[in-house]
Amino acid sequence: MSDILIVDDERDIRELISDILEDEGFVTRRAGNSDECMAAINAEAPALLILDIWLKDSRMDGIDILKTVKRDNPDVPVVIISGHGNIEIAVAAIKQGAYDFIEKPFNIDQLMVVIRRAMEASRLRSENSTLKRREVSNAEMIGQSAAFRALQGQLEKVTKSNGRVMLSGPAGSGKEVAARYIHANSNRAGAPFVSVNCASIAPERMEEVLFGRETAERGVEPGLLEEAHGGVIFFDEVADMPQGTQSKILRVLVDQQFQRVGGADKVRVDLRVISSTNRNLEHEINEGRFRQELYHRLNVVPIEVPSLEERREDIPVLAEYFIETCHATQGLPRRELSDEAVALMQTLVWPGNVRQLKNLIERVLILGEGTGPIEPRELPNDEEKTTDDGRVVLSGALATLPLREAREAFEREYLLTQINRFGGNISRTASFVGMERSALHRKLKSLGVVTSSKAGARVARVDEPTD
Ligand SMILES: Nc1ncnc2c1ncn2[C@@H]1O[C@H](COP(=O)(O)OP(=O)(O)OP(=O)(O)O)[C@@H](O)[C@H]1O
Repeated sequence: MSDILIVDDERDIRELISDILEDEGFVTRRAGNSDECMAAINAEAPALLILDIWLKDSRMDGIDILKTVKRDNPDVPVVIISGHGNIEIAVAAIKQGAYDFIEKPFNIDQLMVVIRRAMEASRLRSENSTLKRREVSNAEMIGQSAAFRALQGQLEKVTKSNGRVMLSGPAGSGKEVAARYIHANSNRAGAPFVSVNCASIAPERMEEVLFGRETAERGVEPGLLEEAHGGVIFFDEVADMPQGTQSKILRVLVDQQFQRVGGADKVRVDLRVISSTNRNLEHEINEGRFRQELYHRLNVVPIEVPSLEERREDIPVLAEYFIETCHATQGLPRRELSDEAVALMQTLVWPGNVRQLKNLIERVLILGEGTGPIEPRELPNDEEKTTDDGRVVLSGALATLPLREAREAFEREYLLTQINRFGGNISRTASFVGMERSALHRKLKSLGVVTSSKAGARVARVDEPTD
């Protein structure tokens, strides 16, 4: 497994990427639809998968393929190609374990940077995989912000009861961690915690997986409900449970018993049920996709898990915690965080929440520069500059300056960009930025911005102080 599989329904793009990569010395394979892609992976897992999210004339789209790959070949890194500005796709892809994504249209340099990193991470990952296998999901829940403490308070209240809990919150915010925390602090702590990812189990296999089966050849094969006996069953992404299974689970909750697929006997289990969702279940009910009765049964105690942006204060402690765990489980360097790096992380947008922060720290430690403190240049400060509601995100450099200096630094960069955008034409720049020409000149002078001719074009630059 040393080649790169490129999956795109547009032949030109497939060939372009493949040509670039082959020029760089990589071996590639190509697939134009999901069937070709799955056949190629089943023949031999590639070292890296480059996957277009929209695949015409395919039975599975990119996200479905990603889920399957992450289930069956979790060590294969997947780089997603998405349409321009599609933040939802990025969220879904990160959530499903994609290594990174590139937006169309992309340039060769961007593509190569992402691919080199992914290949390097993949190599280190497989070297570390023996160590990683020993990593157990734990119930350690880190944080100290007010939002976090409020969550912890709510979780504490339900630990000693048997009440069904519904954890809602965005992808990667820590719903499973919260469920494990409840379990670890409850009187079922010694019994199993069984997690069912309702989104990644194929609908046609869901019942067998949950209820088990009985066949003449193989006898009784218990399902996850039986495995969780005495402990907790955690329905992760419960909104993705197929409708047929929803009805059967409802029956189990009402009757407290079920039958294995192909079996005649009734099986009784003692379970606490915790569920999670990142979708609005009431909306799913109104759309006819989720059964109301099941919702009422599962949603006895609703608890909301805040997004990472609602608890930005926790970013430093979480980042430090992930540095520690990466060190302990993978032997990665135990680096400190510079104040500027912390400030930058606190200003970034985190659509993938704590999971995204964890992945970022891991990536920085794998690819990082030496053993000194982590600096802002190692962090993705060019990505995601605006939030969903259109607010502009500050760069770390600005966030660490006093207001006066930050304003000057901003004005200088802003005006430089505008002047160069208008080919050095001050009148057009002035009219765009909404200033008088003479006022703009004065402003530029005070900021030390000068314009000059370079290779026949007018460009703006910051004048070097001459002292
Ligand atoms: N408070 C926390 N302290 C430490 N680690 C955390 C915390 N919250 C989340 N994590 C880590 O972030 C990652 C994502 O968390 P988790 O799987 O619990 O999120 P989730 O909300 O269940 O995500 P999804 O909706 O995608 O299933 C995990 O690796 C988890 O260990």
